[in-house]
Amino acid sequence: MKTELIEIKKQFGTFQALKGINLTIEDGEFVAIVGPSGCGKTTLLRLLAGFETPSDGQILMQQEIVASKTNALPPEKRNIGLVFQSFALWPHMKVKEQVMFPLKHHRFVRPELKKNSEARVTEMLNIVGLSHLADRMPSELSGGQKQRVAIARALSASPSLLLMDEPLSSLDAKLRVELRNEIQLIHQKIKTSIVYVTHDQSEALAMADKIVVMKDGLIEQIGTPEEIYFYPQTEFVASFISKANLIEGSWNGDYFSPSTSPSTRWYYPNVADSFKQSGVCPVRPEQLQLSKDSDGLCGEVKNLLFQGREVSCIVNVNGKEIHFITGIHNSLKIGDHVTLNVTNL
Ligand SMILES: Nc1ncnc2c1ncn2[C@@H]1O[C@H](COP(=O)(O)OP(=O)(O)OP(=O)(O)O)[C@@H](O)[C@H]1O
Repeated sequence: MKTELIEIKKQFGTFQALKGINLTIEDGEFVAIVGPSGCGKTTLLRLLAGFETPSDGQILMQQEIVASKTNALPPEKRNIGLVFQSFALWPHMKVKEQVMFPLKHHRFVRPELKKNSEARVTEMLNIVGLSHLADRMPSELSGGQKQRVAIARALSASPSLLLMDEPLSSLDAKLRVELRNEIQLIHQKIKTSIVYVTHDQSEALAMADKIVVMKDGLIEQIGTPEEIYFYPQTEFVASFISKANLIEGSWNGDYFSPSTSPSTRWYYPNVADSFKQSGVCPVRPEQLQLSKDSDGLCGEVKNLLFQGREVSCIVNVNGKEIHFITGIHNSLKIGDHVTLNVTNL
């Protein structure tokens, strides 16, 4: 189902949580919404679900207006599935009953799904790998298993749009990666449109077809994971998504010279105009390399964080912290004086 948000605004008293959001979620698309705490991600999801009414603007689903400031369809009249951070399973229902519930009670269930509801429950439990736990109660499940049930339940009635709000954030790191893969596989199989809110940029980069970066109630940038990562349009996106170092200096065409080392010239093509205008180069930690040249960013190693395959280093360059990644074979020590340059781009 195609969903469109047109100039959506949301006011809570005097506070404007959303300031004019324009976004299209194409049929079958996986859209991740990322941004710092309080930027309006959950509010946007709640508007899509029908738990909130916009103060202005329109939401269209299949070209029909489902929400405007004067009228909004309630959640049960929208063909959507929901998965939240907390598992929100009904404590008195077995796993298979949780997954059956939408098939019995949702108004959009296709007749063939309703007719073969037992088979549909089995299919969904298979997809999330829980067939062997169909008769368990929620209290007898681990966190990861509960969230799988919540996903199976949200998808059993085959909604046209699945809304997920930080669905993996209460799970440990290993389970998060495991379920992330599963959600991707389910999406490939089922092809429902998904809007997925997350704090975790790596989750968004790994899973989404399209990433929406929000800040202060507005969209900063919309793009594919590659576009957002390699071609950030603003300083905010560069530092939020790829933890880029925002190095000050001057541009000459596609060449950049850091202000702490004007004789250095880095070839840095395809950077957004906004960086050229503000005299900033967004350099990601993995683009910087230790260099034997006298030119470059010169500074003192302040901290070293061993991360298994690599070491994450912080260098003080003229009072500013610069982050870079180096191999574990580089026997750097805190206090070493180093020179850094941008590597091949
Ligand atoms: N019902 C409400 N009444 C008043 N203010 C609200 C209400 N709901 C949200 N807000 C405010 O709107 C802003 C956006 O909130 P929202 O929950 O959408 O942010 P978020 O990006 O999802 O944040 P987080 O990542 O911390 O969950 C916040 O400043 C929040 O305090």
